[in-house]
Amino acid sequence: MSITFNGVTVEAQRPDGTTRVLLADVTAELTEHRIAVVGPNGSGKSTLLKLINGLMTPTRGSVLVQGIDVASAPRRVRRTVGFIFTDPAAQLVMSTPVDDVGLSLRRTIKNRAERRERAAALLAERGLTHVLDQSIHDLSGGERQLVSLTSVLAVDPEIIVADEPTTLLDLRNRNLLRRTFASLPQQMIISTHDLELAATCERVLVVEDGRIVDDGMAATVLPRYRERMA
Ligand SMILES: Nc1ncnc2c1ncn2[C@@H]1O[C@H](COP(=O)(O)OP(=O)(O)OP(=O)(O)O)[C@@H](O)[C@H]1O
Repeated sequence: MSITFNGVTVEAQRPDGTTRVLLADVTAELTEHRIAVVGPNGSGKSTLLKLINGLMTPTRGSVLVQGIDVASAPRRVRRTVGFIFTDPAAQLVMSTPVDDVGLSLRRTIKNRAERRERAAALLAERGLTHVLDQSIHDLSGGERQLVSLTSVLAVDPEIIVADEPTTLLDLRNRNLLRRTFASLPQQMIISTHDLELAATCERVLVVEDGRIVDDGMAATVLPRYRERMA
């Protein structure tokens, strides 16, 4: 598994025509199984993550996923990289869990009944049998995030990018999601303010003002980050 940032700069135009730098010349090779990205609000964490599956593109430099330039093959990369948003409502498009997971399976299973059966089995693996046909709106935040994860996993991604996935969850659901993430075989890049989640990762990147200002093992970087933010 490898994600490479080669001198990546992302700029955005302000309404007054001036340029704002969201990421400045970021170079990094991400090969670890679990990588957390931490940093203050507005530091550039989401921007960094969105570059990995082409939701944003670099103004300069390049991002490679398994050696493939995201800008030149965005559809292929999106099949490799699953993206989990902070608010699952942003990605749940169908009205029930079984239909939402079924939608993800549409490419691989053409038969409707078979698709439903497979979607139900995947939801059961996540302990969601009791909500198969419940309205998405009536699910708890934790259940919604797990349905969202099930839909992403249904297309069998090699890498999962999660943008503050536990921010909206209570402590019990945070713990549940942490345990679920820990059990997944995919490489994961997780931006988070949840330092307990960051502590479960092998490597932590600290982003500030669009730059990586610290990078290393969680046990080394997180105490320094807590001090920085104090
Ligand atoms: N498309 C855009 N155009 C202009 N500015 C943007 C755009 N996207 C993000 N920004 C700005 O870039 C900065 C970095 O945003 P980003 O979402 O990457 O931060 P973040 O570290 O994820 O923050 P948070 O922890 O609050 O989610 C923010 O100030 C944001 O307002």
